[in-house]
Amino acid sequence: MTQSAELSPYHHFSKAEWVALRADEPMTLSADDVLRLRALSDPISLAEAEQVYLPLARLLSLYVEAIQGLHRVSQRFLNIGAPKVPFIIGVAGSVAVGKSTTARILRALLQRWPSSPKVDLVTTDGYLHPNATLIERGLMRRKGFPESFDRARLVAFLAAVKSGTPALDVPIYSHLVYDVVPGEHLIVDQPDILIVEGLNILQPGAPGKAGAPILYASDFIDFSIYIDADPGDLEAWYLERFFRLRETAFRNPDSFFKRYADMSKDEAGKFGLDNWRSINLPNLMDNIAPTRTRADLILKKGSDHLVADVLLRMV
Ligand SMILES: Nc1ncnc2c1ncn2[C@@H]1O[C@H](COP(=O)(O)OP(=O)(O)O)[C@@H](O)[C@H]1O
Ligand SMILES: CC(C)(COP(=O)(O)O)[C@@H](O)C(=O)NCCC(=O)O
Repeated sequence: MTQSAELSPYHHFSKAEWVALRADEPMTLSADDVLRLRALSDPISLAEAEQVYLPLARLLSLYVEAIQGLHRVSQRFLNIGAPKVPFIIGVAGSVAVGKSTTARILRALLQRWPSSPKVDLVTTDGYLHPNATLIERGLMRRKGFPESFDRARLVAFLAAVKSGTPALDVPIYSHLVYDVVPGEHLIVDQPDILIVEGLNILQPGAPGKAGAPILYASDFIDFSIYIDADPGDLEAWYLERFFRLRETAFRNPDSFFKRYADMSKDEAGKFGLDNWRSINLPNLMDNIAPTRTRADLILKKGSDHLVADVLLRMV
């Protein structure tokens, strides 16, 4: 374990040092579970899940215990019985970095703790403005940028979960139709743990009316994870996934990207690269990467998609 740089709040762990921190955290996933949970084009294996996510699950169990202890102490001090306060974990990072795999693997591991906690998972893409609004505001080529989300609604949801509100509706986004699905939602009902995954969760909320405070989604997050990778690797992973989707999801007649399945590979590839370079890369550089140092934990991936370094915030 080394201090990563002078004055850095992070401790740096090599992969080998991080793996050793698993201690006696049991492996409750099988190779089949990992295959089922991983996202398209993510080559995560059972060994990687064990090496990276078991030490993380152990760390999280200690955090959950400590935070619950803190709530008990506050309740005793105030002499009140308050509703159950969920522990919220945030997973941030670029498009195509593998946030969804991390979130799903973590969810499966935490659900299998001996206390069988109720673990819900929400992706922030449901809080994108619908395409009709994005078109009206000239934002269709800014999907994923801060202004493309209804940030006030996302923060209001997190505040409501934290205050123990039952049966909250969460909007759903479909990658297939490339839009929020009208009338469909997921219900989040007082989970013990909530995992929130999205590229925007460490960004500030939208400024409200003049003089109103700007709320951060991260104000409601107990532990945040930023998945990091070099932009060159991310471009390669995005394109690799784009070509896989061209062979699969884009062939669906309902796919927003169906036109890419109908063109030649070279022609479609030009559009894929343009989507990366004119939307997702500028968003990464301007709005996502600058939030990395707000995370409690940074998982840095190498070009083989495997986590090579771990940085844990100590202060
Ligand atoms: N056009 C698409 N059609 C179908 N699925 C998609 C499309 N784009 C992304 N996905 C899937 O959506 C999920 C989220 O992708 P993304 O936002 O890039 O985050 P990440 O790669 O970090 O999980 C992934 O499982 C990805 O495979
Ligand atoms: C839906 C997304 C903005 C990701 O949002 P998130 O789930 O991280 O909140 C992204 O996957 C996306 O569709 N970006 C638009 C550019 C593109 O088509 O690649």
